[in-house]
Amino acid sequence: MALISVEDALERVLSGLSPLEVERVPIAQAHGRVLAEDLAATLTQPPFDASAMDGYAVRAADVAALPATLALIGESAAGARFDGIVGPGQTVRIFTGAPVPDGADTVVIQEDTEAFGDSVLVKAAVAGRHIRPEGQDFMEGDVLLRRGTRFGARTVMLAAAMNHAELPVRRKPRVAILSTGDEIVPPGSMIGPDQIVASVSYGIAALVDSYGGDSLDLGVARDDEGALAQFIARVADADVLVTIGGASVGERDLVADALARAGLQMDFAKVAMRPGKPAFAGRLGSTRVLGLPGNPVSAFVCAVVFLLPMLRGLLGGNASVVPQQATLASALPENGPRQGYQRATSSFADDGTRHVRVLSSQDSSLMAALAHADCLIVRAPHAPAVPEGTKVLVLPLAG
Ligand SMILES: Nc1nc2c(c(=O)[nH]1)N[C@H]1C(S)=C(S)[C@@H](COP(=O)(O)OP(=O)(O)OC[C@H]3O[C@@H](n4cnc5c(N)ncnc54)[C@H](O)[C@@H]3O)O[C@H]1N2
Ligand code: MOO
Repeated sequence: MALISVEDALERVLSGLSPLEVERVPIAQAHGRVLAEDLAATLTQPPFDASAMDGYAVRAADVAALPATLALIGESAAGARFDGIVGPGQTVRIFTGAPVPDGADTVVIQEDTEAFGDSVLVKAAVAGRHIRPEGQDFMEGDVLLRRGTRFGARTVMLAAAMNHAELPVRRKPRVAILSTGDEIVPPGSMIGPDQIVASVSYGIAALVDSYGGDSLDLGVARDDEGALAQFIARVADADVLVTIGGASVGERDLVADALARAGLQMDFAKVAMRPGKPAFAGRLGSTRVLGLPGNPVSAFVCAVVFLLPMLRGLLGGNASVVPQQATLASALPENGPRQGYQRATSSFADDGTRHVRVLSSQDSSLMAALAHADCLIVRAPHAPAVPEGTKVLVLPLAG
């Protein structure tokens, strides 16, 4: 059977995919969630001209000639402003974050003053210093966060500062993960002869969760259509079902058959990519299905290439991934007929240019090498051999 190109496979995976519904979450639970609407500030920050230092609010004209002695007429603290006006020859004690009183246009830091009862001697001052003007951070109505933003620590802090107690986010895509294979046992088991520890499901679950999804590990189905059918029957409310293993051509590769019996409409089977050739995708009712090959690196690469764009699409973001440019730190041989995703490590030049060195072994079972890599060099089918220094495209690996 002719292999479909990665580009066509991705187009099929994403066709008809629409963003999930919007829900509101308390800001304390927003980390990792994806913003569903552009978000505007509901206030101006700082809301008033504020002092940046502890010291004295003065009129610049009064401290043009130094030293100067001023009359202390009150105090402005954060949360308790001075309501009067600072007149000529007067000053107000002020603290960091406090509103600058009317009449004053400069703050003198306390280290440059000496206070004697009700008078303050100013020894050094710079007109206009140490005041944070109203709105310096942002203005009411400014759209500071765009839909599709995945909340991290800094954007959560900003949204809170914009005075949002709740945020409109996309429902988390529910991703059910099914491992398959008679040899697969959970980590920490007493490993019997010929058994293999389940590892892929943990990597895929971590990838899903870190991209804003909600992973559900269904466990391991034996290589038997009845067992597979039982698991498949449990995934109706998942947005995506990811299967691992049993995707190739052997008699025990039963996953696609079991899904077909459950009603899978196949979008594609087998992709011109290396690793990842046996990958398939389809739809089971409203659940999208992505069949990953069992080889751990093949599975992970397919998840980066197909699952992450699906998650982005479901979360209302831009699904397409734009590979980045990098410079080869080692030569590459001619590529074969399938699009290559070669594990590589990066170093960065002083100007920020990424230099990538391909790892010596590219076998699709090597998890230690995958964990050591930080990017995938993307090579077009039949790309010619290229020397060190050539520009290539890479997909950075997060997580
Ligand atoms: N005659 C052919 N044989 C194979 C072909 C082919 O075209 N013709 N394709 C090869 C390619 S490419 C790949 S990739 C593998 C993928 O095969 P399967 O998807 O059927 O995967 P399995 O046979 O079930 O397992 C392969 C390998 O991965 C281990 N595995 C499986 N699940 C897990 C898991 N959850 N955690 C960790 N490791 C797992 C499994 O034990 C095997 O070692 O097929 C080639 N064969
Ligand atoms: O995906 Mo197989 O991915 O070429 O080992």
